Amino acid sequence: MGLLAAAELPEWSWWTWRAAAAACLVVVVLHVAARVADALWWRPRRLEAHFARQGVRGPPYRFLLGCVTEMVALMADAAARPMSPPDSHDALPRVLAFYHYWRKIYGPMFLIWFGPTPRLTVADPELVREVLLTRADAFDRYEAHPVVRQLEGDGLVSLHDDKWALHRRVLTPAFFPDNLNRLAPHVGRSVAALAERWRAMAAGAAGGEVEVDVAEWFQAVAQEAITRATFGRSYDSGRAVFRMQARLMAFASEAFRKVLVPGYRFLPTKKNRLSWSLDREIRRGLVELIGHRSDEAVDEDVNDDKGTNSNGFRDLLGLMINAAGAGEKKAAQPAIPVADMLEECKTFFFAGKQTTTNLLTWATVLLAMHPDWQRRARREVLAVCGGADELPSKDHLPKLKTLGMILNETLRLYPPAVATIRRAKRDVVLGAAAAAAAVSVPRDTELLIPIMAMHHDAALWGADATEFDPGRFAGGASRAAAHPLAFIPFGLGPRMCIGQNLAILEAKITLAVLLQRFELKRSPNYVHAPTVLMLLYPQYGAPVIFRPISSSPPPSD
Ligand code: HEM
Repeated sequence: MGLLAAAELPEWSWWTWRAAAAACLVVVVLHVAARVADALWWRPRRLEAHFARQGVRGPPYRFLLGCVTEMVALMADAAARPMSPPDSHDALPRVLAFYHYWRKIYGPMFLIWFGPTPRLTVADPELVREVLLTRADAFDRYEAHPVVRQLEGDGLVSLHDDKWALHRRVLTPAFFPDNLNRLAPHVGRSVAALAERWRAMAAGAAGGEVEVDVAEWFQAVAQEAITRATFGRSYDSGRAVFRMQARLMAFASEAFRKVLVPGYRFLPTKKNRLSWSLDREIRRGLVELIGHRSDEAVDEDVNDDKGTNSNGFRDLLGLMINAAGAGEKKAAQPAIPVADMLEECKTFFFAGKQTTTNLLTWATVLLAMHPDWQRRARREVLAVCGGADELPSKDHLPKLKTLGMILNETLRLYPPAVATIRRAKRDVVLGAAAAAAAVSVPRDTELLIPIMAMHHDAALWGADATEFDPGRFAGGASRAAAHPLAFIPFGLGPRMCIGQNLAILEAKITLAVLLQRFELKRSPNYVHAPTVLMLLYPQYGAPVIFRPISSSPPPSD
């Protein structure tokens, strides 16, 4: 039968073959064009209609660009305007300008378009609980842009599934409070050294006080702490590597500003070539360091199988090196390959340094803006830790309640991470428990959780939501607002910040050391202008005046 059919086939001329091939090509081209048109036009329109039927609307989708043009314009316009009034803490309209603007038109849950990708805003704490905590398995962390990944590293922040679970399990012991407490004396000494430099600068200056840009100077404090947390007793070699990493990050954040120039990061510009060579140096340095540590672990048994140093401190690198495949000893293939350890070091450097620097910066600026709270905090520090001759210790930290409240209020009004994003791995119905408010979210929709908007929401925090009042945290963070999850500066659920205990330890010690030694004053050069570039920054820096307390008695109430 098959042979007969073949014999009966007509003999095609060259022209017939050509016509058939052209027809096939046309079909393929039409198919691809239909797919592209569907992805760039029909699918967005279908999704718009899907959400509109559920009462969720938003700015209209525009071909290819979505609403990126309007968003960029709203953000640029906000960044060009001063705060009004100048010292107001009502920073949301400036920082998340597009969210503030569209929320007024469409309500707290609306749909925006990042190109053809739909992004739904979710700011209701009950729905946020579902996305980040109770149904976290249905959502994935969002894939950051490659330029951002270059900054963040391909570590814990961006890992998924089993690999993420392994890394999280291995690294978590480094952040147990008893382990972090071992860092307290190092942090205290590094801030005291900084304070000594400022005191010397003030002594040589007219008026006996000094103005410093704390946004710049605090980087050194945060870098020191994360270097110790990562490398432990290999601190000196680690410090050299992280210094190069700091330079690399300065170049990478410049590239981040040019993120809209496609392929910019591949161009062999002078700075890009320097970045590539720094990157190679960093990798070489880290590989060498890991090699030394692995050899030591085998030869001298200085680390036990829990990654503990001989001095009792569990550093991140030691934990990764010692995470030999399930229960095996040192010579076994490590469960975390060297290439992945390198990425983790990069991730921790970024996540641990910038976020904490921002917290320290905003807390110091707020203390300078609110002398009444500064005096209360100083009284507490002097009573608990003693004067400038004493360094605050781990035992003092839980007793610094007022300082804890001030840090919470800082994280509420100026959260370093202003938002987080998730992507639905499958079709999900959110809010099913309250059927009237349920929203069906199709697979691949991104969800934007505007942390800062939740923190500034008058419905959750009361009419004084944009006032600085640390007293609202007197009964604890979960009782400060109308909903226990209204305050989420470190996120929520399984992907909650692993480094939050370290950040709070650093912040409490740093502020305690400074309050023991200085009166903090608002500088006439400070322009209050919070803005976002990945994290929340003071747009024009954060100059603060430090007046040594011994040169004039501490201001009385
Ligand atoms: C004030 C300081 C900090 C703030 C406000 C902050 C904020 C956050 C937030 C909001 C998340 C969750 C993101 C999400 O769910 O999408 C997060 C995750 C993370 N943070 Fe922090 N962070 C701070 C300090 C630190 C420090 C000091 C470290 C490291 C030592 C660190 C390392 C990380 C890592 C590795 C993750 C990813 C965790 C995972 O996905 O398993 N952070 N942080």
